[in-house]
Amino acid sequence: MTTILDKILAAKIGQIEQMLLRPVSDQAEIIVRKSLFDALYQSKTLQVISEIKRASPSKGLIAEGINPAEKATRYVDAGAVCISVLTDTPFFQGTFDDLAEVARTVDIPILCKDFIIHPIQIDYAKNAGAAVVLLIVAALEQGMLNSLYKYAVSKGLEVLVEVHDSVELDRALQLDAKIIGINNRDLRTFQVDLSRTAEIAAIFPFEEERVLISESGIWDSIDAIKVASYGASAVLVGESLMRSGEIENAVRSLQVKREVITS
Ligand SMILES: O=C(O)c1ccccc1NCC(=O)[C@H](O)[C@H](O)COP(=O)(O)O
Repeated sequence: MTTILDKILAAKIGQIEQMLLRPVSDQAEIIVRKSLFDALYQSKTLQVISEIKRASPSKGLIAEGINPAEKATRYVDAGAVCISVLTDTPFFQGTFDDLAEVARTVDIPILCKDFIIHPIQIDYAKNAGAAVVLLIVAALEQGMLNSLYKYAVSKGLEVLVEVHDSVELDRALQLDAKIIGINNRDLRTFQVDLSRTAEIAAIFPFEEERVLISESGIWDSIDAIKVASYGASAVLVGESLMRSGEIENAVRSLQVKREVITS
């Protein structure tokens, strides 16, 4: 069965061919931003990574005609630790221009949330101002995952490595990934279940210097308290914040207390 992830990845091939025709400079001006890992490690509060998400394959159009810079400013005012920007156009209506606009406007780390399968995408992310890139374990075989991880680190970027089950967690740990995201959404079926975070947290090596982020399907403080109790240092939140009329309150309601888990 062809899944949505297969379709997104297939579409990337054409986009990458276009990117390779227009390589970007490595000399982009870099704004020094706080490390995402440092901001999360042993944080006593559940931190919020707020996403700019115009549309998605599971929900269609989420927010029409938004101004990414204005949204990002409101996220920062509410205390977001990082802004995630979806840069995929065909399925999410995002762009690298969205990312660049956000990066010019705020000085917290920006995560390029895309489906990265080639180093040129990392070059584009960095050139647009990203400080963090996403690598999805389910989208990459181990050799490519490893080489993209090393490439991103060599460019001075942090990497959020996304997993969905224990086998993928194992693969992320083989890279020695420090920032590991558990996607509560099954990218093959769209089903969202916060118990994904509970299951993987139960085998997560908290005693090592690593942080766990719970991604997708976070709507309110009840969800936040739940994943904080599993050991998450942060939540990555898209749709619920994009639909909220009260962004500042919505972000703040997720910044719940957490116990620092060390073993
Ligand atoms: O959101 C989707 O429908 C989706 C489908 C297939 C692949 C990825 C998808 N989303 C990307 C994300 O990981 C989310 O935007 C992010 O975790 C925030 O999720 P949410 O808070 O549920 O909007």
